[in-house]
Amino acid sequence: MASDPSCPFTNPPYYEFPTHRLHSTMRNPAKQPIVLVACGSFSPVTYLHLRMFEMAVDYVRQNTDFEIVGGYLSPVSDQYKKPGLLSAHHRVTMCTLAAEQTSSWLMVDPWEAYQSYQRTAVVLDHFDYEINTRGRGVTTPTGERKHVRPMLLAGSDLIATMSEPGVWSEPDLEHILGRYGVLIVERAGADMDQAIDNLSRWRHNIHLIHQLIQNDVSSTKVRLFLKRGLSVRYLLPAPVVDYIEENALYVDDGPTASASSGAIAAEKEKEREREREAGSSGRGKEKEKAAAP
Ligand SMILES: Nc1ncnc2c1ncn2[C@@H]1O[C@H](COP(=O)(O)OP(=O)(O)OP(=O)(O)O)[C@@H](O)[C@H]1O
Ligand SMILES: NC(=O)c1ccc[n+]([C@@H]2O[C@H](COP(=O)(O)O)[C@@H](O)[C@H]2O)c1
Repeated sequence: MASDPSCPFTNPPYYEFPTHRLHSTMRNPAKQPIVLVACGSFSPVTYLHLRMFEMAVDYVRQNTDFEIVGGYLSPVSDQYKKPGLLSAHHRVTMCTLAAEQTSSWLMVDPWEAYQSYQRTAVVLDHFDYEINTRGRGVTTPTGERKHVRPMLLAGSDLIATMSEPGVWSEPDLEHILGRYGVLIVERAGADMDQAIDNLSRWRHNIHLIHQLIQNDVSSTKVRLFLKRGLSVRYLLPAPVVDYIEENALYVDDGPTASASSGAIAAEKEKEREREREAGSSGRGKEKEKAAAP
């Protein structure tokens, strides 16, 4: 892992925060600048993942005083270990093909993908740091600097897990929903109102986006199609389909599991890693003590 003493986060080796499509100047200085961050497996990325951003653009324009200055897909670490999760390298490549070749504004941040599992609260802090602390926010047409708010963009199934015991800690929910906020896209099978029932304390920071055209494409279904040798063309961007075919991906996929099981397993794995590290540094100290005169 790269270690920059001024950076409070651990960065993967050779990591650079992508800013090539991030607006540095706002169009309307009266608005509040935000950046959309979609965290997920993206195994593989589908048109629905990309549609979420476009739905958010329409929602923001019609219902809020926000101005979107950037949009990021943030694929989760391999340590998330959700069944069907292809290696970070393939997932980041597919997201990059989708973002660069089908959109004019989306970017892929490989920060969490290429390291140990990072909780979503930490991911949003990382965006806050890169854009506002290192990047010093955005400027208005009159040269004033403004702080950009990273906001989570997620489907209602992910938000529903926020009411499942043990998946999200209370301080993390306070951090994500109280400090940053979330835009929730309706997802078939996950009732939005029910999903946010237990989150009413942060209602002012929760924005619900209804799907006017129902579309329930999911990565799970795409993987299932691929495993059965069925076509997935027009469910995913063409360059992603080509990449999957060229690399014979998802021909042998494992069973499915929920988002919650992945997060809990990843946290446990990290805990074990910390214990191992603490154990070995403790043993190191004992050795040092023993070697001391
Ligand atoms: N059809 C959809 N409608 C609304 N939101 C979606 C849809 N598909 C994915 N999302 C959202 O996109 C984000 C990332 O999704 P993720 O990569 O987990 O895709 P997925 O299709 O749910 O994956 P899997 O099928 O592997 O569980 C999550 O917030 C998820 O809720
Ligand atoms: N406690 C947490 O921070 C927490 C819990 C559950 C899921 N998540 C995130 O939500 C996303 C879930 O993705 P999937 O829907 O693909 O499982 C991942 O990015 C994961 O890191 C975070």
